[in-house]
Amino acid sequence: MSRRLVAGVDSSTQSCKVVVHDAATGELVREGRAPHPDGTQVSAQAWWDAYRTATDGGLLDGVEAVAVGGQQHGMVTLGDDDELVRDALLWNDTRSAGDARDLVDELGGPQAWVDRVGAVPVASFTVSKLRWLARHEPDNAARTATVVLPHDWLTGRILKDGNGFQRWVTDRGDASGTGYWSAATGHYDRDIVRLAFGRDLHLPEVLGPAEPAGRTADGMLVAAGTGDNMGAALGLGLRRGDVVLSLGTSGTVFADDDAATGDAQGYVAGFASASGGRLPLACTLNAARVLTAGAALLGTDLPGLDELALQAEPGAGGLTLLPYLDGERTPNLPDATGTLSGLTRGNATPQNLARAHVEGMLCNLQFSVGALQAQGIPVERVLLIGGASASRAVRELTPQIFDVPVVVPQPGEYVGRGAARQAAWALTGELPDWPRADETQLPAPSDPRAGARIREQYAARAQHP
Ligand SMILES: Nc1ncnc2c1ncn2[C@@H]1O[C@H](COP(=O)(O)OP(=O)(O)O)[C@@H](O)[C@H]1O
Ligand SMILES: O=C(CO)[C@@H](O)[C@H](O)COP(=O)(O)O
Repeated sequence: MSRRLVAGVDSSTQSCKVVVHDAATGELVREGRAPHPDGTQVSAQAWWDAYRTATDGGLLDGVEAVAVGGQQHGMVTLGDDDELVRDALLWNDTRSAGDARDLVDELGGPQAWVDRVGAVPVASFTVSKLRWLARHEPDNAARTATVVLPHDWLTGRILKDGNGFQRWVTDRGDASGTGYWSAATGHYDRDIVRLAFGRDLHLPEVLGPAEPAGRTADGMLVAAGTGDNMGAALGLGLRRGDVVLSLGTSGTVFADDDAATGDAQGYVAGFASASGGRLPLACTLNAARVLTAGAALLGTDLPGLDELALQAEPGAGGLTLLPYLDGERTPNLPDATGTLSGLTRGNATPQNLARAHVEGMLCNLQFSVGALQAQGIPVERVLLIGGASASRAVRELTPQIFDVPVVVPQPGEYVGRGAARQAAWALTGELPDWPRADETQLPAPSDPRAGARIREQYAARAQHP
């Protein structure tokens, strides 16, 4: 019997990656990729162009079902005829920070938001972007009939191309990042939409985990899709006690846990997973690109940065980088910039500067793991994924700074794999039991006390609102 093929798309901040898997075994058959434009506002059309380039040359030949995992939270505004009203504002665009603060106050404070939608909005959330649009671009706001998320738009675009589009849809996972859908009730909170935007909007229908979005004219099933972090959770097949540390454009830490978290401090968002449960998650704006910036500062490349960082002592001779290069979301410091502190004539070396970039980026995320723990999420081991998980320095320093066993799943596109697994679920009606990826456990640090010293040095200088 010939095998059945499914595809998963990771339409994330920097690129579009498409993987084709065997629906029954999960074996990777082939893959394609294409870059996305830089910037924190982007025409959604660029995601379609990248998807077409990534799938060019017959990548989807014989594929029976596809699903899209996409960067969360972005606001895609559509007019009456579904035309794009303006460029999408992405999750890492901080112009709506003041709008988020206003909305928090107007609803009655952080706890009111946790009670209504499971999370306290920051600039990243779609709800804050809605308020920004209503306040700053009234003409575009007036033209906006429908608001969808990046993965919803690409899902609809695939169906439109194949003449199978019926309606805009999303899934629980991505809907939970809007700030106007509650994982607890399973419904949109229309009063919050009206509070943010001044009137109601047409919003995508929220599908269940295995519910298809439609079929293209040539018969390819299109599944609901999800947010990229929810896709990664499905692709990794997480167990209780597993916490993912994803180092892409964003840094995220999350767990697949049924517990309904409620963090009124706003560090952990109570998102939904793609499989019907919950996905408590904390996200930083600064991760892999802190290393790129450090390499540029030192006039080297990423392997060069690793080499230098690994020549320095833990603590970088007292040098600390607060890595808020793009502002920050966790902690919520949207207007912050990076700060290098503790610089002396004695520690001013390229090696210490390189190490401070890696330590600062990781310490910032280690704080988020603490926030997950404070919500009662067990942290027995950390699974390191995302582009910067390839960094030698990251691999050596993560076990030290996080002080828990750290494993690296074999290199792969886990968001795409999770989306493909969802596509197989929609196709066959059953979530396939694909084997977990082989894992490499990273060596424990040779000096077990060094991690605590690095964390203390960082914490003494970090600013938390
Ligand atoms: N060896 C490496 N060391 C450090 N960073 C790396 C390495 N390889 C890739 N990256 C970084 O990973 C990032 C892309 O990761 P990815 O998870 O695909 O991001 P996203 O999903 O946000 O688009 C880029 O910023 C790239 O510089
Ligand atoms: O905003 C979040 C999570 O809440 C980000 O994780 C985005 O979903 C973008 O992800 P990457 O492009 O960095 O994978």
